[in-house]
Amino acid sequence: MLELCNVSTTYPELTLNFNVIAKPGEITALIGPSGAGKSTLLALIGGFAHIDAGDVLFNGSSIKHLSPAQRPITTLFQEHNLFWHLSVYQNIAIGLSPSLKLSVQQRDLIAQVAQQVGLTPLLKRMPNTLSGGQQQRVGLARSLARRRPILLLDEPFSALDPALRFELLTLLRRQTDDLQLTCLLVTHHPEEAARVADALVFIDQGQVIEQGTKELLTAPQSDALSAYLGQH
Ligand SMILES: Nc1ncnc2c1ncn2[C@@H]1O[C@H](COP(=O)(O)OP(=O)(O)OP(=O)(O)O)[C@@H](O)[C@H]1O
Repeated sequence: MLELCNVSTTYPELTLNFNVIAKPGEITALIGPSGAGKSTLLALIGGFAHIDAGDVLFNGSSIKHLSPAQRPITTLFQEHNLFWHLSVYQNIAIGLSPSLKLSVQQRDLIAQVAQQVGLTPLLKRMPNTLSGGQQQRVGLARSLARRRPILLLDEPFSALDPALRFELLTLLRRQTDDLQLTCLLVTHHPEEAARVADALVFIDQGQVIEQGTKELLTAPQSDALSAYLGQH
């Protein structure tokens, strides 16, 4: 279980403070208006933003003094996930071994993950010959192959058309179940949360306003969430 206990940081325009729990085997969707602090929340967990106070616990142990690479975490962004001079296979492999020297087990793992995300026929291709959806598949494959228990996703599929978006989210859903991943998914699409998430965190102005099951989407408790969802 991942716990943010009173994690706070202060920027000139906003003070952010978070208490959040995310469970293994669950996708926790983070929603909220632009500038609310969703990406910063992921950065605080991943070690890319400074924590002024509070703690981040994974299975009861603090991870806040670990470097990003030491944390049990992998992050997938909307862009900048791929190395353009490396093949699809190498782009997945680099998540396991920066030198691209792989053990037999690692090669087997890459073949398995490539199969699961539908990349087997494309492993020799270069990223600039792939569609946007295929490129995001490669980013997802690399994240999954790292076998880190926490997966942070910052709107990774937002630029894709709806059918492809939901195909990749369904893939994510299956992997979350199979590998018991703890997933945090930032999304601007409440319908994505409704389809694939288990839990929901609504953030506004640097604070968690509501946290619970995705049923909050149909029964918001606060005026702020109702207004965000356009239900006023
Ligand atoms: N490194 C930084 N230095 C100063 N201010 C920052 C920094 N990072 C984020 N902020 C500020 O913190 C606030 C929250 O930003 P953040 O990107 O986390 O919001 P968000 O909810 O992810 O927004 P969006 O949905 O538009 O991506 C914004 O006011 C932003 O300007």
